[in-house]
Amino acid sequence: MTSGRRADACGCPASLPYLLDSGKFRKDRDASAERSVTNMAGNKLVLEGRISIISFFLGMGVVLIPVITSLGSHIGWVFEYFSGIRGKIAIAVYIGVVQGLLLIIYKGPLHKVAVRACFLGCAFGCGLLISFTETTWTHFGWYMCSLSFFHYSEYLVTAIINPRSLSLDSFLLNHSVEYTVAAVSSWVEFMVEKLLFPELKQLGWVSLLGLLMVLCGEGLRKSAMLTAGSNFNHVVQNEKAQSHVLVTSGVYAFCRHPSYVGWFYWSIGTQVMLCNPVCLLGYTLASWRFFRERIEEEEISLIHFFGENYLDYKRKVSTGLPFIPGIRVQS
Ligand SMILES: C[S@@+](CC[C@H](N)C(=O)[O-])C[C@H]1O[C@@H](n2cnc3c(N)ncnc32)[C@H](O)[C@@H]1O
Repeated sequence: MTSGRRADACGCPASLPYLLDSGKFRKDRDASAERSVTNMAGNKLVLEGRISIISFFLGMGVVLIPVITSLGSHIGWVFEYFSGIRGKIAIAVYIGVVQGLLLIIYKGPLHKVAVRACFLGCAFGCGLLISFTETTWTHFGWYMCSLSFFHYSEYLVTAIINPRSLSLDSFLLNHSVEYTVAAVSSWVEFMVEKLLFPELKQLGWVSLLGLLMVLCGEGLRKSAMLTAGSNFNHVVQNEKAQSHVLVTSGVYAFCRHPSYVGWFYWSIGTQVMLCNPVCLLGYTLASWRFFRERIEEEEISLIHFFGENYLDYKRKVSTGLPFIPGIRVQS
């Protein structure tokens, strides 16, 4: 296990992310991490990762319900039964059945992984359905897809690159009160403004710009995780692991903190997508301040770990975030 946890990538106290992480789960995870040592070499995904994929796709299967429904109008009365309000009931029943199935198949910690992945898969599937239905909720559907995919892929990519650090917290679903408040605020703003100024929520090109920001931000963050490999950890390390090496290639050659840059633009992109002016301002200020502090704190450790090599890298490559120079070092 890696040591020296300080705070997670969102600034939670180091103890908080481990609330969900039961001792039993940690034992299973360690066993799975042992298996993954060879797995990493052979590129085989750890058990938790594989279960999460199955569960995510099972959840996403919710998209098939309306497909069957729409086929129904051509095929016959059996399928027509599922249309309208019945279609929605069918979706609810599907989710219930899948969750019940997971409860039977997986026990204990694996079930906790499966439930979360399935929930995110359902949210992604429902987001797709909303996106492709001709209503005024299209952009909210995009948002649901963005949010659920972000959280699920954080877990999956961690399972691939650094299975030793994998835990339920790798979904980043429970990392801070501030994050939850920010998410709920954006939903509330969207609903209130949709009610009061419905035309504000129909600015197609603005939402499209938001979608582009989300896609680029997500792409950059996941590229950074895949490039850094086992050197990437959701929990910022303050003690150097033996295997920890300085990464300066790939996206790290363009900026020192690509995963933070990606997350920054992803998060404000979600608010552009929802056409939420208040949250757009709030998200921009809050995440800028957060990443400024996070980067300074992280760079103190990185200088401590890699000394002159990091200072040299720092001189050549910028942080990637506007007006954030990183830790100042007196020469
Ligand atoms: C959440 S990751 C963020 C990585 C980086 N700040 C970024 O935005 O891509 C935090 C962990 O990555 C490690 N880290 C950050 N930059 C690194 C680099 N260039 N090479 C190796 N490890 C790095 C830190 O030690 C820390 O434990």
